[in-house]
Amino acid sequence: MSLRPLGMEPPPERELLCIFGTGDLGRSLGQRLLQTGYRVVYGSRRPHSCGPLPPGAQVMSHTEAAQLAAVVIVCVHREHYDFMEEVAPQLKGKVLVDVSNNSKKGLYPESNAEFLQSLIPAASVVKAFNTVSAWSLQNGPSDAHRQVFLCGDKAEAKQAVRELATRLGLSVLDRGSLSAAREVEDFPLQLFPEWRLPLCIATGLTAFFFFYLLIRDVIYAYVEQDKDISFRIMVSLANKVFPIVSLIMLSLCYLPGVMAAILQLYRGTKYRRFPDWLDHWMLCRKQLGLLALGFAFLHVLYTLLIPIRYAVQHPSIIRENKTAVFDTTSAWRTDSYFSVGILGFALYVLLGITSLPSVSNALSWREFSFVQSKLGHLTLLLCTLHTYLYGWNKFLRPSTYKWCTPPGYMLCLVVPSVVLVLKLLMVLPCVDRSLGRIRQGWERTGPEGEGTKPLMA
Ligand SMILES: NC(=O)C1=CN([C@@H]2O[C@H](COP(=O)(O)OP(=O)(O)OC[C@H]3O[C@@H](n4cnc5c(N)ncnc54)[C@H](OP(=O)(O)O)[C@@H]3O)[C@@H](O)[C@H]2O)C=CC1
Ligand SMILES: [Cu+2]
Repeated sequence: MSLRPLGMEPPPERELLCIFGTGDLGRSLGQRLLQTGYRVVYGSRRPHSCGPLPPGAQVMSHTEAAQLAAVVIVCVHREHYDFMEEVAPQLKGKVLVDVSNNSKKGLYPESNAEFLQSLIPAASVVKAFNTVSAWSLQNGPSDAHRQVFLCGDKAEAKQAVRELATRLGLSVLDRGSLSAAREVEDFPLQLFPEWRLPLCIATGLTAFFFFYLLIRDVIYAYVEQDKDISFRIMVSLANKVFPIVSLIMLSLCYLPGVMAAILQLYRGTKYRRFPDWLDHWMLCRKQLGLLALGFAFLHVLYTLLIPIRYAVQHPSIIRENKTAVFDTTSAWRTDSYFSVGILGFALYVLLGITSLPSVSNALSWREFSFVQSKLGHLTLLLCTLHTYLYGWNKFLRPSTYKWCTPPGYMLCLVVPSVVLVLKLLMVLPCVDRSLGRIRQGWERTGPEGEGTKPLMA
C-alpha cells in the first residue's frame, strides 16, 4: 500500500467498516480508510446506481451493510436521519459515528448526535470527524495533523473511534460526553476565529480615527474658517487614518510580549499561567501584524498617489515652479522622515514574509525569533520615528491643537512610545538578566519561605 500515510499501522486483520451515504464525505472518507488498510462497505438507498465509489469498496442496502460491521459511520445529513429507524434492529450494540455539521447555529433543540442516539437507543453514538472536510481527506497527508474532536457516552465506543482517527493520521481531542456534541457541531461554523479580534480592533480604530479627523480637519475648517474641504476625505484623510491604524496595530503586536515579561518579573516565575485575555491576545499577534502591514501598504500607495494628484489638479503650481526659501534643517527633516518611513516599511514587509508558514518552516527557531522580535521592534522604532519626524516641531505649536485636541498622529504615538520605553527597560542588563533566569526555569522564593521553592498550585 504505497498510498498509506507514512508511519500509520494498518488495522488488525483488515477490519471492515460501514459507511452510510455515498455523498462527498462518505466517498472521501471511504477512500482514506481503504488507503489506510480497512475494508469498507457502503450502505446506500440505491446500491445499484449510486455512482462511482472508491475502488475496493462494496455497496449494498443499509440493512445488509449494517449487519457486517461493528462500526457504522453515518455520512448523511441530519434531515434524512429518519431512515435510520428502519435499520435500528441491525444497529443494536454497534458504534454509530455521527459526522454531521449544521449550516447554522441553534437550528435544532438538541445536537445531531443526541438526536441520532434518541433514534437508535441501542447503539453507542460517538461524535467525530465533523471538523475534517471531504476536500482535506482527498488531498491527503498535508492535512494529516488536523484535529478531530471526539465525544460520546460509552468509553469503548469512543476508544474504537479514537483508534480509527489515529490510523487516519488525525489527532484526537476528547471533549467528554455526548452532551458536548452541540459545542463540537458549532465548531466548524466559526469563521476565521483567530482573525476576529484583530479585525474588530482594525475596524474600531479606523472608525474612531476617521470621525476624529473628520471633526478636526473638515468640520473645523467649515465652522471656524468657513471653508469646504470635504473633498479631502477621499485621499488626505484616508492617508492619515491608515498609517495611524497601522502603527497602533503594530505596537499592539509587541505590547502583550512586554506585558508578559513584566508579569513574569513581578511573579518571579514562568510557571504560572497568564490570564486568558493575555493568552488570547498573544495568539493573534500574527493576524494583528498582517493587518497592520495591509494598512501600511495602503499608506504607501496613497502617499505615492498624492504628488500625481497635485500635478493634475494644480498644473499652474508646477509650471510656475515656485520654490520657497531653502532651509537645510527642514530638508533634513523631510528626507529623514521619508527615509525612515521607507526603511520601516521594508522591514515591515520582511516581517510579513517571514510569518508565512512556508518561509517560517525554513527558518530555525532562533532565526525566526530573531526576525520577529529584534527586527520587529526595530520596525516599530523606525515607524514611530517616522511619525515623530512627521510631527517635528508641531508638537510645541499651540495652533496644532485645534479645539484643544491633539492631531491624530500624536494620539497614535502613545501606544508605540509606551511599548518602546518598556522594551528599552527590559533590555537593561539587570532586568534582562533576571528575565533570562526566569525563562530558564529559575523561581524567586517568597519573602517568608527562606530558600524554599513555592509549591506549585
Ligand atoms: N462534505 C464535507 O466536507 C463534510 C460533511 N460533513 C457531514 O457529513 C454528512 C454528509 O455530507 P456530504 O457527504 O457532504 O453530503 P452529500 O449530500 O454529498 O451526501 C449525502 C448522502 O446521504 C445520502 N442521503 C441523502 N438523502 C437521504 C435520505 N433521504 N435517506 C437516506 N440517505 C440519504 C445519499 O447517499 P445514498 O444516495 O447512497 O443513499 C447522499 O449521497 C453531513 O451531515 C455533513 O454535515 C461533515 C464534515 C465535512
Ligand atoms: Cu508615513
